Amino acid sequence: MQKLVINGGKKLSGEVTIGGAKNSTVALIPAAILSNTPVVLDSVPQIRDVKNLRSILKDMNVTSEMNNDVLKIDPTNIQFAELPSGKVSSLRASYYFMGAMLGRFGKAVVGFPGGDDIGPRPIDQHIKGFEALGAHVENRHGQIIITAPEEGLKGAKIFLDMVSVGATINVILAAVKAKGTTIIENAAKEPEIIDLATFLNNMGATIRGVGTETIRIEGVDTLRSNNAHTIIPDRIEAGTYLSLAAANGGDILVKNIISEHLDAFLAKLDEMGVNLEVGEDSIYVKPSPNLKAVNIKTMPYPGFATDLQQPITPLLMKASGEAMIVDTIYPKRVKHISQLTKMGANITSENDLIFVHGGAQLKGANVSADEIRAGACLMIAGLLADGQTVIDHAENILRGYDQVVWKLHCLNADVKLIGEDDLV
Ligand SMILES: CC(=O)N[C@H]1[C@@H](OP(=O)(O)OP(=O)(O)OC[C@H]2O[C@@H](n3ccc(=O)[nH]c3=O)[C@H](O)[C@@H]2O)O[C@H](CO)[C@@H](O)[C@@H]1O
Ligand SMILES: C=C(OP(=O)(O)O)C(=O)O
Repeated sequence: MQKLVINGGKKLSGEVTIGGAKNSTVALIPAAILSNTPVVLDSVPQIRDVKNLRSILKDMNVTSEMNNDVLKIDPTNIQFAELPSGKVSSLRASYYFMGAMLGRFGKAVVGFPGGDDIGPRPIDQHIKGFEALGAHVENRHGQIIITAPEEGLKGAKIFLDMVSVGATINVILAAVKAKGTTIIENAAKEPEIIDLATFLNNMGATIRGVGTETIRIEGVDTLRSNNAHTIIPDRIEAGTYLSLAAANGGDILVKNIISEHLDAFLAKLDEMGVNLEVGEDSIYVKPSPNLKAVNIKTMPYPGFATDLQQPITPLLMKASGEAMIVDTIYPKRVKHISQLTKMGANITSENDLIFVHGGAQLKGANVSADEIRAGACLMIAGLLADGQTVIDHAENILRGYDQVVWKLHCLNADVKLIGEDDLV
């Protein structure tokens, strides 16, 4: 277990640069096995999810090498391997090996994915998609065994019952080399899906309509990578630092941002009265003394991201009045509430509604980061609180926050990680 020790209450200032998007990266790494040539990814975040995915690649005889933020993946000597639970359960995105292995080998044996404990996370739509393409899917004691027919996968029309990032990506990965045309209706529109499609299209795939609710894929025989792919900036990491900056009240510049990806989030900051200067690829947060409470409802992109409802909570605690949060994607995503209460926050949850009351002065406490964004929320709260906060299970934060201790030091924060491991 890792602990993040924070001596809070300091005014922060300076610059922080956002890394590549975790949710793109964790799809791009499995997607790399579809290539017949080595793949180079640029702007790769140094996070535990990347480390774990690289370890899974190794089990398939796929080599990878990381130098700073450049990751080279060589799948030319790939061998089929079963991926039982264990490593696979260390993260959610291991489920992308289902679609990618199906595309590469016509079969996949993958344990049930792990990831954040944020309520039920079924994968029925992924399975429905694979079956529509002709695959046979069996759940044998938690191992998902997926087999394409002898003649290979065949394009099909798939209507997703709900908007799902994971199912949309998994169907793309399986369909990109299937015979004929696949149409995904009610597809998710997240920027990370566009990033993945850009990567695949540059390797010879034909994927159209990504970013709309209808995606059309014409299957191709081979994919070959010719140039490095630069991963888009992480909009959730950006939102986390913007929330910290606004709540702390210091002068902070957040660099490497695509502000359009944060439209719903920035609209809420604006409504709250946060003083922002939005530049071409950066946002400067100025002191904002009179913050107002706002209500938040999380929705699929381009709505307010569920992954930002916890990171914005400490900022809501700085506003006057009561804010209400409804997380329509993960209504049970409330692991931060009991921990914030230990720090003196006035926050409650009832019937899947979260009520945040402004005005309480936070005090340092011993808390636990039971999932990534709960951890990010507690990290911000710890930086705002008087005294020392110790966050247990900080490994959940490191799962998706690139070089977080170093970045916080750049802002002059007093933080220390106990039990550091090598993420590269
Ligand atoms: C690695 C990654 O990119 N993770 C993101 C991805 O997770 P993930 O891809 O797992 O989330 P989905 O978009 O699939 O989930 C959206 C909703 O659909 C439900 N659902 C989904 C699939 C399915 O087969 N059946 C089903 O019922 C889920 O329980 C959830 O309520 O999108 C989430 C929603 O924006 C984000 O919080 C995660 O950070
Ligand atoms: C829920 C998240 O991640 P994952 O889907 O990888 O568990 C997240 O990034 O907030």
